[in-house]
Order: sequence, then C-alpha cells, then structure tokens
Amino acid sequence: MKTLIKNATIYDSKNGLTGKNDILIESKQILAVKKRIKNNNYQVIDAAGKIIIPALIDIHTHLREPGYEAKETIKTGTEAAAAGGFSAVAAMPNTNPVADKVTVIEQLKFKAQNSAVRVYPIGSITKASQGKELSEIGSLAQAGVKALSDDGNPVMNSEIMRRAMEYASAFDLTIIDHCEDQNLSKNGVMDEGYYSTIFGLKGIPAAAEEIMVARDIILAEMTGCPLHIAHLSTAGSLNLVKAAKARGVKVSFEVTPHHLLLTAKAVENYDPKTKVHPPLRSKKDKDLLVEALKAGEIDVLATDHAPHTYEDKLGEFDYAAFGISGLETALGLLHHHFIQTGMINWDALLKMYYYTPGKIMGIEAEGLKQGARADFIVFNPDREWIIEPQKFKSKGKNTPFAGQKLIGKNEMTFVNGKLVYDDRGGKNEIFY
Ligand SMILES: NC(=O)N[C@@H](CC(=O)O)C(=O)O
Ligand SMILES: [Zn+2]
Ligand SMILES: [Zn+2]
Repeated sequence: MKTLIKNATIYDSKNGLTGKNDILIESKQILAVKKRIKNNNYQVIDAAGKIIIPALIDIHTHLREPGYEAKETIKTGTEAAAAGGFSAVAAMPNTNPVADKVTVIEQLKFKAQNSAVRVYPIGSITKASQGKELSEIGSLAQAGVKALSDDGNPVMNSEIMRRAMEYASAFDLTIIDHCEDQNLSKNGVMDEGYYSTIFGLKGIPAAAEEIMVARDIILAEMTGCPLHIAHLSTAGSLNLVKAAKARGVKVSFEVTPHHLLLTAKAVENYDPKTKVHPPLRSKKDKDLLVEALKAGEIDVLATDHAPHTYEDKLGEFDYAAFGISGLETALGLLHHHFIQTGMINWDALLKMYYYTPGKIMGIEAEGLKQGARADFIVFNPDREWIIEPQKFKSKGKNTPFAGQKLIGKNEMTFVNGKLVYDDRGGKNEIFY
C-alpha cells in the first residue's frame, strides 16, 4: 500500500527541500519527495498548512527499564518519544542493574524490538556506574552500544576517565559525561547564587560542572577520544568547549530545552518539578545558551527525559528526585519559543536534533530522500495546545512546563513508514 502525503511544507535543506512538496511512501521507504506527485490510486493524506521534517533523534533519554518500571518502561518511554516527534532515542544506562554488561544490553535490545520508536543502548563507563572499575567496554561495543556514559554520576577519578577514553576510542565510541564535581556539588539542590541564598537552599556552583568539563577536555585532547558533554548548563562550560573546539579537540555538547527556557528563579515556589541535574542556572547562563543557539553554536539538543513517580517528586525540595520529563514537550517548546519567534529556523533545529545526533551516535540519519527510511513527522505550526502532563504517554508527569500554552504541535509521527502516533483532531493515539 502506497501513501501519498500532499501539500505539506517540507524542510530538509540537506536534501534540497524547502517549501511545498509531496511525499510518497511504501512500506519502510520514501519512494519520492518532490513538488507534485500525481495520485495514482494511493492512500492520500492532505497535509496542507502542515510542516514535514525528519523525525527527531533524542540521544539523552532515561527509559528506566529494567529496575525502575514505576517511573517508566521501554513501552511508555518510546510511546512518549513517538508522541513527541522522535523516531529514535538513546537510552541511558542508569537502570537497575546498570547497563554495564552484555546481558543488560541484549535484554534492552530484545525488549525494544517492537517499540514505537527505535532504541539505541548506551553502555556504562564503569561497573554499576560507580566510577571505580571500567565496564567491559569491548564486549559492550560488540553488543552494539552507541556510546558510553555513567550519566546520573560523573566519573570522579581522572585516571579511570583516562583509561575509559583510551578504550572507548579504540572501539570508536564516544564518551558522554555528566560533568559534576561531587565534592563541590555535595548536598546541593539548586544553582548556587542569588536565588539559592534567597530561598535558603544549598547550592551547586557552576564550577562543579566547569571543572569536570575542563578536565574531560584535557583528557579528550590527551587520548584523542571523542567526548560529548551531557546537559551543558553554564556559560563557563560553553566557553571551555568553544575554546577546545577551536584547537581541534573532538568535543561536542548538548543543551536541554529546560536550560534554554528556565532559570533558578523558577525554584521560587519550592516546586520539586524544577529540581534537576544540572540545576536550572542563572539568567546570564541561560541568556548565553540562547545566544549560542541563535548563533548555531549548539551541537545537539536533547531532552534528558528523566521520568519519576509522583511520590519521588513529592514533598520537600531537599528530598525530591532530580529530573524532568521532556519527551512530550521538547519540540512544542522549541517551536513556540525559538522557531515561531524567528530565532532559529527548521533547518537549524534539524541539525541540532537530527543530523548531528545521528553522527555522534553513528546511527542512520539520511533525511527525506528517495530510498531513505520513512521516518518523519507532520507538525501543525498553528495548533494551540496546553501542556497537560496527565495526557502524557510517559509515566513521568514531572514537568515544570505544565499548564503552558504553546503554538505548534506534532500531529503525526512516522517510523519505518508506519504511522505510530496520530494526534489529528486531538486523538493522541499510538499504533504499532
Ligand atoms: N537529569 C536528572 O536530573 N536526572 C537524571 C540523571 C541525569 O541525567 O544526570 C535521572 O536519571 O533521573
Ligand atoms: Zn546527567
Ligand atoms: Zn540524564
């Protein structure tokens, strides 16, 4: 059965696409994308007024399975990803057990086979992500991990990080580091600065991140290992990465939507939904990240989707879990605040949220061209909607953006040529 999607505005300048185009798909493939495709008894979807782009790739997602299925499962997490406009996610290894050995990776791959979106495993750098002993990096590479990370934890011991980088580069794997000096961040629950003083909460200084960014850059330079900085959140980190890039160090970084949109001031009601690692930073940090976004200097956008149960996020700020559920709000927020306002265009978004993520993880990202896998979304740029966490596919309803009204929503996600998410007319349905 061939499906023809007509009259959409398609953005994918890498494949020479801007403006009105039709797209014809059959089974898993794009058969054609061009100005006008004649209807030859195809199933037709009229997408006039809508935008089609390749479905996004989120390289920083916590799926929580195995071990924390009350927070999220592979099923609910990938359904959330489909709803959010993603065709693929990379799953962080801080599960229980940690993804530090082949059996855990094999189980994830097996369970994710029939998910709404593709799942790429990330293996841990050290056993149980404890930072003490290296994981079996060679076996993990063979099992198909796309990168290594102890996310949730830093690798505090520089010697271990050095060896990890040496092994990782031998297997062509990128090290993704959660940069946090735990001696400096100890007991901290929000950004250290004016607001932590006013609110009487223990702060995490920017230096806790920046010291580790600097150390990792030095080790990446020494070992030649590709380094990716997870959830970069401070102006100082940004400057360190820019300087390192300028001298040829293989370093990339990601920024989350929440660090581009919120500051430490958001903690004012002591709502644990604003509690996240790294913490929401100062206005100066946020503004400089937005400047970098506009200047095309951000390598990757990623959610750091960190779902938690209601109870985990309940109670006193000091004791609540760190994390924000981001898969179902990322694209809507980015469109509303940055695309719709003209700060960035769709092609810039695709670079940060599709092409570069694909390159860093070594996964296919060919875009919308004849013969490519049919992974794309149909986005309605005019639709107004309100972020209602109770409607999330994710089990994690923990978002500081609840109640926000946005313009522009993903309405259809195609993965492997299959419609896996349909929200036309507010259906909010998953198929697979
Ligand atoms: N970002 C968070 O606040 N939490 C993440 C861990 C992490 O990304 O460091 C989690 O796993 O809950
Ligand atoms: Zn982290
Ligand atoms: Zn994370």
